[in-house]
Amino acid sequence: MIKIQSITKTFGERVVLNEISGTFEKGKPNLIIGASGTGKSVLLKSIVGLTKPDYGQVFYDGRDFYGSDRETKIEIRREMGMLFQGGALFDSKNVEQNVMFPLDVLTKMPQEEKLERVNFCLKRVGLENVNSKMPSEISGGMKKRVGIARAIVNNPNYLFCDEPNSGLDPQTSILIDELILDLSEDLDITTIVVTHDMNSVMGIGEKIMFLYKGVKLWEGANTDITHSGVKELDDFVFANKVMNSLRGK
Ligand SMILES: Nc1ncnc2c1ncn2[C@@H]1O[C@H](COP(=O)(O)OP(=O)(O)OP(=O)(O)O)[C@@H](O)[C@H]1O
Repeated sequence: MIKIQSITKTFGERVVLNEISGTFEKGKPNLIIGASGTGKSVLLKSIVGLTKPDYGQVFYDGRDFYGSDRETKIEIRREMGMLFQGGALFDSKNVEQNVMFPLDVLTKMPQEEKLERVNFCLKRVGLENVNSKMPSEISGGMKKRVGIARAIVNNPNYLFCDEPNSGLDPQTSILIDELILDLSEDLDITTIVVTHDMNSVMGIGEKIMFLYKGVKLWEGANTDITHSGVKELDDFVFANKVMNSLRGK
């Protein structure tokens, strides 16, 4: 479980995150949703330690990330897997080398064991016999799968996904969402997904935090999202035409 407390971040005069607190549970995807520019990515970066909040705390299974010494921070970092916007694969490395990269950097595992682990993860995300393909030779959905395989290769306790569906068609998006859901459950990891995709919200949003202009306005499950009573959340949810057509029913 990840717990955050009073996370606050300003850029100049602008308060981008205002006292955000909450918990992200183990064994499921926890969604952070909200309109563009509302602070989702800055919150994710604050949680993983890429952007230091002005104040506030992040607890990884009880370990205070910002309050801990260098060794503990490194230990927590080793337990993280990340899927960033756009997949961010190394263009000059093939699929196998991309997935193996965290093992090369973070472990002293023998080559044979690394290859076994890479193949296990590629199989787990539904990719086989593509080890020698270059990123330019595979589809957007496959790139995401490679990115996910790379994110789980080091057996993380925590998985972070920033807009995992960006640039994908709706059908492929659903498959990627289902993969993230399955992996979170099977591997029993705490997964945080930043998204503004209502399909993801309705598909895998068992636990959701809604941000609006840097403030947490609501949290709950997708089953309750259409009757939250929060106007800003309604505006976000029903901005989508399909969702809006359901509103009258
Ligand atoms: N390094 C930075 N310096 C100054 N302002 C920043 C910086 N990073 C983010 N911001 C501002 O913080 C606000 C929140 O940005 P953030 O990227 O978290 O939004 P978001 O909700 O993830 O949006 P999107 O869905 O478009 O990715 C934006 O107004 C952005 O311009």
